[in-house]
Amino acid sequence: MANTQPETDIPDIGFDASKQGKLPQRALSNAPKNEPAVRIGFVSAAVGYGLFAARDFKKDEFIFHEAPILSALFHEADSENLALMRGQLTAYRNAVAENSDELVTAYPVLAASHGVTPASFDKADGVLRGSTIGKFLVHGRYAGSTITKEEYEAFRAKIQVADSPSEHDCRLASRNFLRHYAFDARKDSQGGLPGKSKPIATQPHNACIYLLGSLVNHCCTPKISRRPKSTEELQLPDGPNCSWRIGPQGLAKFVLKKHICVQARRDIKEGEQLTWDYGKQDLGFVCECSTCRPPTSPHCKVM
Ligand SMILES: C[S@@+](CC[C@H](N)C(=O)[O-])C[C@H]1O[C@@H](n2cnc3c(N)ncnc32)[C@H](O)[C@@H]1O
Repeated sequence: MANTQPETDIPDIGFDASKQGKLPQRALSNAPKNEPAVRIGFVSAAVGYGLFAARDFKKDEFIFHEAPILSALFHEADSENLALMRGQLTAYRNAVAENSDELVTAYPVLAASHGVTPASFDKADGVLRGSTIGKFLVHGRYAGSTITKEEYEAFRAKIQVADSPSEHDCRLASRNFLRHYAFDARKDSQGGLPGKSKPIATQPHNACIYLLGSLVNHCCTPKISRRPKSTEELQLPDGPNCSWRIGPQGLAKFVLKKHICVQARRDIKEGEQLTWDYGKQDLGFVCECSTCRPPTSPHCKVM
């Protein structure tokens, strides 16, 4: 990747995450238990996949800790920087070369924009129920998928596969993917907490994609009026149930650099969808989160 900063501090694509977890014993002293943590499920044809709790979590409990599957330089405001876009496409292609089944199955819309037809249900189901989707987890185990054949086929039927996309189309697709799925891996990067959205980047920064972490959907933080005008305003919806941070800043000493650590903001029940607040006013999609439903909800930030 000619245009990216030296990446000596992140794992090579295809590295063995289980070996990354072999930290000095003292560093692991506060690590979460290596128990089932998440499942992939289907939310709706509009929202796509989501990540769901595979067991109950207590408020503040660590849910999972995952290494990035790819990292590339990204700049929100610089949408036509050819060098950046080439690096982003190279990073994506490198990740696909090592993790094709997992990436194509977890991100079929992205694969389709690169001209790859989504897998049949049988193939996708084998990947989604297997353990390799969880191969970048350092703590917390992947516990399989709840996606049914009907859900998958309905989703797959809506996906438009690009017909012989040009290099330019592929670069745009990779940039778009980073824009909507990547996390800013700068120092002190964190999100999903009210009032803790990311500062605007003035320079390109490392954007990381996580095989599972990037599947977490957005939920708006309910707006709290100082003086509730109605009883409806007093009955706030639950809002996002998770927060994330990129290591090694904050949270815990065992979180490695550029690894994402996900924590429960409140008690979470098994089967509940994991969500956080993307922290953007302009989400780039019509929000279907539980805070925004019904559509006339006074709590929705994008109304
Ligand atoms: C980080 S991805 C989350 C995983 C995604 N659902 C998938 O299947 O690939 C972000 C994308 O998911 C969808 N999404 C996430 N939260 C949503 C929400 N609250 N309402 C509607 N769509 C949402 C949007 O298409 C968004 O661009």
